[in-house]
Amino acid sequence: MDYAMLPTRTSEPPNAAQPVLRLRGLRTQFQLEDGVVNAVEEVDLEIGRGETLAVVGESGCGKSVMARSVLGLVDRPGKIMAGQVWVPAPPPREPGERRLGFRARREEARRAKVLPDAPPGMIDLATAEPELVRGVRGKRIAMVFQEPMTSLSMMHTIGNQIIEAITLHENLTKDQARQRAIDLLGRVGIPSPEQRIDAYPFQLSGGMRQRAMIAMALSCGPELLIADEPTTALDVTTQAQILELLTSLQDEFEMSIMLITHDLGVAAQLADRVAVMYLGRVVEQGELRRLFAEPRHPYTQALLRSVPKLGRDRNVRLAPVRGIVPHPYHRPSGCPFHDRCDSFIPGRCDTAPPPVITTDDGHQVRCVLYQEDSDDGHR
Ligand SMILES: Nc1ncnc2c1ncn2[C@@H]1O[C@H](COP(=O)(O)OP(=O)(O)OP(=O)(O)O)[C@@H](O)[C@H]1O
Repeated sequence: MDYAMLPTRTSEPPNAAQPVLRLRGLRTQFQLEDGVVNAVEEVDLEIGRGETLAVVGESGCGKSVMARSVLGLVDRPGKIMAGQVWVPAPPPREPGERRLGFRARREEARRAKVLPDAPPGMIDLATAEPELVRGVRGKRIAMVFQEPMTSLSMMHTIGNQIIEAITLHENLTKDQARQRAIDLLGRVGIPSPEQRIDAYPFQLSGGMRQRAMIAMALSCGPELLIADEPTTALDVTTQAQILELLTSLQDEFEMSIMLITHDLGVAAQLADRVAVMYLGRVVEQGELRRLFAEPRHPYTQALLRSVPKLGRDRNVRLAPVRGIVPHPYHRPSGCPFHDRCDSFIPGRCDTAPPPVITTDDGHQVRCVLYQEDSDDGHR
């Protein structure tokens, strides 16, 4: 295998401590005929270099819309209404690399100089020119989905699709791109990649298609891989293989991962940190072990009670989270979880949104139960 052919970062990170993604106050809405769906509300998140952040929560809590908002891929009529999506500014272009248009360059320069609240060396994708966003999407931040056919076309061989992804962002000849595609397919565990490169997606099993999609996502050596329920559609054995693959590729490519999952077991296997979402908001986030050992938000506690634990007495019944996620048009006032919460305080939890309480170790929880413990609650 020719290692020189594999994707490499185009630049050293300007600052190793700089996150690969920082969301601030992100709000994404769907304005529909019958009402407004606040799919993502005031989300603050950060992913460090090489870190895996799992975003968990029940169906409809806004995980996918949040992830898609990062890359400007929200389905219409969804729209980012507020907030910033900070990513490291692209490195200076290399000779021969596809150039940005005049408007995008002007915009880049304007942002680099003018935005007073911009973290140093970062740009806001939420307001960047579409051309700049396209330059980041696929190359620096890549996304894989639950259903590979979301990204793979039935009409083209997997090889041609990976080659196109490579040549869109990098100045390689078709032969070089093909060689890289073969290397990548081998890396993700596809046997006989020299032959399989010419297969159409429908000629591959579900697990192999998922591997091919991961190969395509890795084709330009992204800094951040967003994986939206990447194993949900797969059988348990293939699921385990894909998770193992993601872990080994993360080490090899030194990339960060945002893993969207409703499966706390999957989060436990892969994540360094976990963010728990409920009705569009992050209600708790912190380091994996801490969050699993000492969940603070009543929603996190309820989620964890609903999953089996190794060694737990077989006679102990698992308790599903009480009630159901409310209809998006009928969001409860105050804390959106109050009508399902065992610790509900009438007159308090149903009046104002709870503040974010941050502890010394950076653990955050949005719940009034912890308000007295801390003087540094905000919002
Ligand atoms: N295209 C759309 N049009 C209207 N509403 C949408 C659209 N896509 C998502 N939503 C709404 O946005 C909210 C968040 O959905 P989202 O798909 O992000 O949830 P999720 O946590 O990822 O759940 P799942 O795992 O089921 O995808 C939901 O209320 C959903 O109905």
